[in-house]
Amino acid sequence: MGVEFTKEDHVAYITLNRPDAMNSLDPESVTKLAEIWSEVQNDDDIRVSVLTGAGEKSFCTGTDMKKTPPPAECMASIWLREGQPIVPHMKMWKPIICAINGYAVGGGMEMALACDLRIASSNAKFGLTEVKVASLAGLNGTQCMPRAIPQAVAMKMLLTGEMIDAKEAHRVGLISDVVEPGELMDLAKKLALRIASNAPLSVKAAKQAAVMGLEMPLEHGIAFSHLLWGVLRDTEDRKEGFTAFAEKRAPEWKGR
Ligand SMILES: CC(C)(COP(=O)(O)OP(=O)(O)OC[C@H]1O[C@@H](n2cnc3c(N)ncnc32)[C@H](O)[C@@H]1OP(=O)(O)O)[C@@H](O)C(=O)NCCC(=O)NCCSC(=O)/C(=C/c1ccccc1)CC(=O)O
Repeated sequence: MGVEFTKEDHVAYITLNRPDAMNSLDPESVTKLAEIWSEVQNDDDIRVSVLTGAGEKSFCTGTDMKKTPPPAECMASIWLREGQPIVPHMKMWKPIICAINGYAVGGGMEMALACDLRIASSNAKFGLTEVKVASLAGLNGTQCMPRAIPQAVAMKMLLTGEMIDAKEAHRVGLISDVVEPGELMDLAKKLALRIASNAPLSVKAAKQAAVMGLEMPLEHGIAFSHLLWGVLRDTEDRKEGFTAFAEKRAPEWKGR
């Protein structure tokens, strides 16, 4: 199967599973991913996701350039009907952790950029290589890379199409952690469980405030986050969080 999906302890695990093709995205995988992200978004039992690739060589190398047929429809009709593929489906306030287990290239790099946390194995490599195949990092790469890392490094990546290794990616802040390949999923799970143990509405609000706030002047961002705090103030979970603290017990979240 092109994409595997399991869930456990409020965590969704999504694995791109075409290691022989470097987990590149063939049309079936793109469709499957869209279905999975929709399920993640609508399933209240899921609080956080881990996106990774099968094997130890590649997270994802973007579009499967051998299996993707020429478009059947012009871009305008697709765009005006449903927007871009892949990344909009990842637009949700539940956090997504990307566990980058090898190459994160082209659309694979762009999916990683659409995630909230990026962790990688020491053999990972990162690149927006689309210019090498006469295309463009048109999902989000041209916009998100310069926002994620220093502009000079982002421009070098975008214009040369060259890759950087995990050490450099860590140095420039593209990823938060680098571990040995065998330790990657343990770290992803640990982080996911840590997030899932927090109050689900608070986690979503923190992401919303941070992501939307990035596009606002500071004062507006602070006002917006204060409003979000107000939205959370009267939730059952906030009462439960304070009570559990006072009673020295673990809280039981209801997500309301
Ligand atoms: C990543 C590599 C440098 C690895 O090289 P290596 O030598 O280690 O391994 P290979 O022998 O090259 O790969 C093994 C096997 O996998 C096949 N493979 C790898 N990547 C792809 C791919 N993207 N599509 C199809 N097949 C792939 C490879 O052919 C081998 O198969 P075999 O010969 O054994 O049958 C190297 O693999 C590499 O450079 N890969 C290509 C990376 C790349 O250029 N990615 C960009 C693709 S374009 C894209 O992602 C776009 C995204 C997008 C943008 C906007 C909107 C939608 C999508 C642009 C677009 O679609 O236009």
